[in-house]
Amino acid sequence: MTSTMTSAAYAKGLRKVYRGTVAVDNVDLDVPRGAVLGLLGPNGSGKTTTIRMLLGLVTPSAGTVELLGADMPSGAARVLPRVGALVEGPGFHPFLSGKENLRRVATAEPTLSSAAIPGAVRDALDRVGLSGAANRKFRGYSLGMKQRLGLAAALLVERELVILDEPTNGLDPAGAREIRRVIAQLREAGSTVIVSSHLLAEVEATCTHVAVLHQGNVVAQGELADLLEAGNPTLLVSTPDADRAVESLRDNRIPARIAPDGVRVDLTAVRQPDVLRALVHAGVDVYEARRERTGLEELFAKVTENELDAAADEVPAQVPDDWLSPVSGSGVSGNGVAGNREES
Ligand SMILES: Nc1ncnc2c1ncn2[C@@H]1O[C@H](COP(=O)(O)OP(=O)(O)OP(=O)(O)O)[C@@H](O)[C@H]1O
Repeated sequence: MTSTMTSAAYAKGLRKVYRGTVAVDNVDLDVPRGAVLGLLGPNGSGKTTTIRMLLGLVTPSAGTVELLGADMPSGAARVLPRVGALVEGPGFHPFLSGKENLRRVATAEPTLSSAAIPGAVRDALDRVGLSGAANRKFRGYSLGMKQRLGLAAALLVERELVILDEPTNGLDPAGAREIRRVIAQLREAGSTVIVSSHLLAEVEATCTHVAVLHQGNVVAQGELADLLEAGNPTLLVSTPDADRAVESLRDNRIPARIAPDGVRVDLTAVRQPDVLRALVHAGVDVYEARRERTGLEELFAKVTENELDAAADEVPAQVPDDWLSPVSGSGVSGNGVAGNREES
């Protein structure tokens, strides 16, 4: 894999080791311009670390990153004004309102004139549904509102690339829908989006491409549609009359075969309702019909099950005290990248 002019983000052999813990290992990513890439993985799989390395907030132990064609981190000053990002721990001031916080971020945007700031702040708050709470202190915001404000900071000016780390964390279903809507708008406007999530359904609903992370490694990557359709979609029909079911389906030119747990029907060329209609029409009793998992669902279920086993032995993680505290200068930088730089 080599970087091309059509890549918005490109990483090769990315690795990060924190005091002996390998957080990310040998990650290759190639995000085409205009794509919405879902970085999918369970907690601790390395999504945040990967995103921080892409943005130059964390120095890789090995590997290279290019963002919008520029080497990172050396090209950061040049390229980051064109990149909006929401990463964990936005450095907002707790005693300032949402609007005042955004104004502070906006003054550091190199492409925003001071005359344009009030309008940009208003639009960004409106876009994330925070206009009603614009004058309330950040300290009193719910987690979801804090997330929205971070997103607003990323959207203060038009961005070629927007990188969002678990943007729906802490949001209710309506809030999550709003975020999906914002992502769809960004895509329509021609931006490239990288969004991390631990939920397959969320990635399915928003993304054109997906990279699945598991224990710091990319275990699958490609266009979402291809990965979802890897392996034939099948329907498992539970019936006491398997022989007659197969016979009647074949009479309707629907490929089916007897399996130990029922009748397995190939859905490649036929719709599920047509299968059920054929069976009912033939007088076959159907107790249950279940669509079997596609390639990506199967893979992600395995990855998630492993992680759940591992999590059972884990001590809950500590949230550092300075997570949401004011950061003068370093927290919200003048490039739409909200987050604290950290080192191992
Ligand atoms: N600053 C750090 N110091 C030490 N270990 C870290 C640090 N940051 C991350 N790790 C470890 O690296 C691994 C990957 O973490 P990372 O936060 O990148 O995963 P994630 O997929 O974003 O998970 P989550 O959804 O829980 O944030 C984890 O084992 C984590 O404990």
